[in-house]
Amino acid sequence: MADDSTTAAREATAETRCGFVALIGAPNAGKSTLINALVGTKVSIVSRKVQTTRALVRGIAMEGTAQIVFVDTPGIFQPKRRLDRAMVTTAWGGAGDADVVCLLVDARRGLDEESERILAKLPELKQRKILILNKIDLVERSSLLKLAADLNARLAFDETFMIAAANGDGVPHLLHKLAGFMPKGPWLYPEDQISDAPLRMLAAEITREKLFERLHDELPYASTVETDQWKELPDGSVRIEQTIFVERESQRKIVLGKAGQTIKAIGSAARAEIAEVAEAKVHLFLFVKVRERWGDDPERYREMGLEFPKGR
Ligand SMILES: Nc1nc2c(ncn2[C@@H]2O[C@H](COP(=O)(O)OP(=O)(O)OP(=O)(O)O)[C@@H](O)[C@H]2O)c(=O)[nH]1
Repeated sequence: MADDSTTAAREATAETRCGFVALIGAPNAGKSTLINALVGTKVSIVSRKVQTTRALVRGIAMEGTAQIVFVDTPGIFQPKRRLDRAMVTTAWGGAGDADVVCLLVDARRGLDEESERILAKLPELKQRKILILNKIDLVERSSLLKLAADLNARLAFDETFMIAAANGDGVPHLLHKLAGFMPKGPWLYPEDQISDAPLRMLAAEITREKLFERLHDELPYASTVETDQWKELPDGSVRIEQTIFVERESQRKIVLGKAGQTIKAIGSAARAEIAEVAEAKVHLFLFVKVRERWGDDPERYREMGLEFPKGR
């Protein structure tokens, strides 16, 4: 049996793998449940906000020497504004950049409209494509096999998995196979930061949501929030610093409000919700900064991991 030191030595010499998995599926297919099952505890709470979140990383799983980063592909909504267009470009771009693309289908629902739309687009992507039939606890084996055959007739998937994300059936096998598909390379996230990365993004998104709930008529859509600091304190609470970026001084005044009342209200609403998802007491510090016309600055999009929508 290996003792700790030989285990550590083996890990240090073992080749690490790291890659991205784009998980695509109609609403309610079970993406959140699956990410929960694959990733485990803390990171998975990100999934609760899936409909509003713009954070692209949904969870990070570790399996052996592999780090698997699950990226979100936001719904293919009709994009009007530049930031929305960037999101959609990035949604498919994100899938395009991923090492593996997984289509998750609710086995009981079968092929619904949303899955149809996704299926029609999938051939454009060059990567390994995996079909995951979920909720197999709800269907007869015969109809499951028929669905798998029908879908594979529409598109030749590289692999088909049948799972029940809710009870974990088939999930370890899926995780193991996904790990094997990851390219060799260093981990993108240090192991001790894994749980924070999506939370930081989620916390920023929550504050952004509160900002727009209050000021949607007065603020340009391009205003953003970034989490600058996420620090767990010895008493178990978390100190979070965020910056709200607006484009003009006049907007900064609106966000602050009279005697700072607006920002205070936004902060307390955001703090309550962040505390809920972080499952910890939260100290939230908000700053408002003017960053002129950042909405048209390609560099900002890159920093957010978004693609600048050219010429549209
Ligand atoms: N019976 C059964 N139910 C499941 C399974 N996986 C997920 N569900 C349920 O399906 C519903 C939708 O699951 P979610 O994980 O929220 O689906 P989602 O795809 O993330 O949905 P959005 O967040 O809307 O995109 C929930 O009520 C889950 O409990 C499964 O394996 N079996």
